[in-house]
Amino acid sequence: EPRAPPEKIAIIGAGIGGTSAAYCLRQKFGEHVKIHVIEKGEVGGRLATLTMQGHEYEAGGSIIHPLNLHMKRFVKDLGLSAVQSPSGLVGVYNGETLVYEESSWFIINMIKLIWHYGFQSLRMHMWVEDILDKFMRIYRYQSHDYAFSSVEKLLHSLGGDDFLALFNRSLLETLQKAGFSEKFLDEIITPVMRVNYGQNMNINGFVGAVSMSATDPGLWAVKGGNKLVCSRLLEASKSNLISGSVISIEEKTRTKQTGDPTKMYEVVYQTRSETHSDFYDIVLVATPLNRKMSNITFLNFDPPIEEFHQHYEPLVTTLIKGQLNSTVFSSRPLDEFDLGTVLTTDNPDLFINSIGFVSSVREDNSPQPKAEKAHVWKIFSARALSKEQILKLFVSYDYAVKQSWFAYPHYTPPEKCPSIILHDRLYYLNGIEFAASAMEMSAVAGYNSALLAYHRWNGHTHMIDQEDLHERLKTEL
Ligand SMILES: Cc1cc2nc3c(=O)[nH]c(=O)nc-3n(C[C@H](O)[C@H](O)[C@H](O)COP(=O)(O)OP(=O)(O)OC[C@H]3O[C@@H](n4cnc5c(N)ncnc54)[C@H](O)[C@@H]3O)c2cc1C
Ligand SMILES: CC(C)=CCC/C(C)=C/CC/C(C)=C/CSC[C@H](N)C(=O)O
Repeated sequence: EPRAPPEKIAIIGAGIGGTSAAYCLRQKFGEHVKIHVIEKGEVGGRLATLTMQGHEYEAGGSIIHPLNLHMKRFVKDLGLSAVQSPSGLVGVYNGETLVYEESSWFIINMIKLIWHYGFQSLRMHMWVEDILDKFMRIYRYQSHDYAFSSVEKLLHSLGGDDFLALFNRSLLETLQKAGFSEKFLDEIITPVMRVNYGQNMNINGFVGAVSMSATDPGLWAVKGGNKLVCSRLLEASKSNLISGSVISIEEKTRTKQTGDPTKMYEVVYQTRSETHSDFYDIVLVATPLNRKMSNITFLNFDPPIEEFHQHYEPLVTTLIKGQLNSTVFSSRPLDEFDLGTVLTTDNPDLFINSIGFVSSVREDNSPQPKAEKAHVWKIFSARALSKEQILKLFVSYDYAVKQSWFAYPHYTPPEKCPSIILHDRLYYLNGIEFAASAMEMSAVAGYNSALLAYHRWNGHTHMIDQEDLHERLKTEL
């Protein structure tokens, strides 16, 4: 006799992780289960826009890799469309001068790269491609409904011990061992880690490779804003969105209509004026668990559920409409400055991680910025910029808006990813961010937790933590 589906499931957090889990849970458990998604802020979470003069710009998760297949499928299935992300010329500034500058001519670029760094750029590309190829095995596993009970087991199934080694060592150690030069690491790799993760080469090698893949061609975004994926997933999963902040979760025994005593989770949440509670068969926590970001207390669990103290990096996104003071970066005349993005090296005197020209969420790949004109620029910095700092970067500016984040984990390998199974039917998605934080990673985690919850509910142990899936699925269509 197949087990009856659960009556009610709660998902805490309506970011891409929580909403993709809702979508998958609906597909697996069918139409009768009630799915409540409890969100304390806006649907989308770290996928959010800032508005300037009536135009919206991505302020959080912005770019999507062409091989991020969950995001790609969501856009297709949910009736959304994609726009190409701006791909302007990139320069690297070390606090004194531009140590590297891209050219708009492919062949000149190649010659420049080889001149400065030999064939390291090509080797780096091959290294990232190999990791990405293995990462893509997850789509095959998930399309066959396989699930993993820990992030380490998931990584191991993708790339074996090599992937775990990558996750447990710093990017610096991995790339030094592979023979990359200090100059290449300082001038090319570190600036990419700074723009993407606000950190240096001490992050783990896996997130380093994910970050490098964000320099591939063909990056895209969702027309109208990436957060639309989350609201559409919620609609498509027929979930009930509750605006409230969850404060505690406790397991209690309840008597269901059948008369049977059943263990359920009581989820207590606060709306603007009141405290509510409701009982659920299964709970998925789809937000980083720490006091600053979610502040959820697990009451009376025996043994107690571990406290998560992992630190997330503070980061500020500032959008400025103005005329860039290109002389900060280059002595060339204003009308000859044609960079669309300036990355920075790891110099403590620099007050920005990066500055890049951006288009609104409705525009497709806008033309190259012209230094003598006002454009919208996005700046990432560890702290909010002062007026003096803004005036150093811009000849003049009309508007400035900002958003502060606890953006991504502070990566300190070797580290242990938080558990996915916190308790019998209580799951945690965001541990995957300690391998790498990106929209697609949260979508992978959302699917994995939903499949795990489904198989554990039904006792399908043969669908969990299977070894050698890559070999075994080779013969499956
Ligand atoms: C500035 C920035 C730039 C980025 N750029 C990219 C990029 O270009 N490409 C990319 O792939 N990724 C990027 N990322 C990373 C990506 O945005 C995240 O990895 C992803 O959005 C995380 O999704 P999530 O659903 O796991 O978490 P979140 O989006 O954080 O969702 C968690 C949700 O839970 C809610 N919540 C928290 N506590 C509670 C509570 N107690 N009760 C109820 N609700 C609660 C929060 O309000 C939030 O909405 C970027 C992130 C930032 C900050
Ligand atoms: C998960 C895999 C395999 C690939 C994802 C690659 C990707 C798109 C990573 C993005 C990483 C990230 C956190 C970027 C933040 S900054 C993005 C951008 N430079 C901006 O200006 O907003």
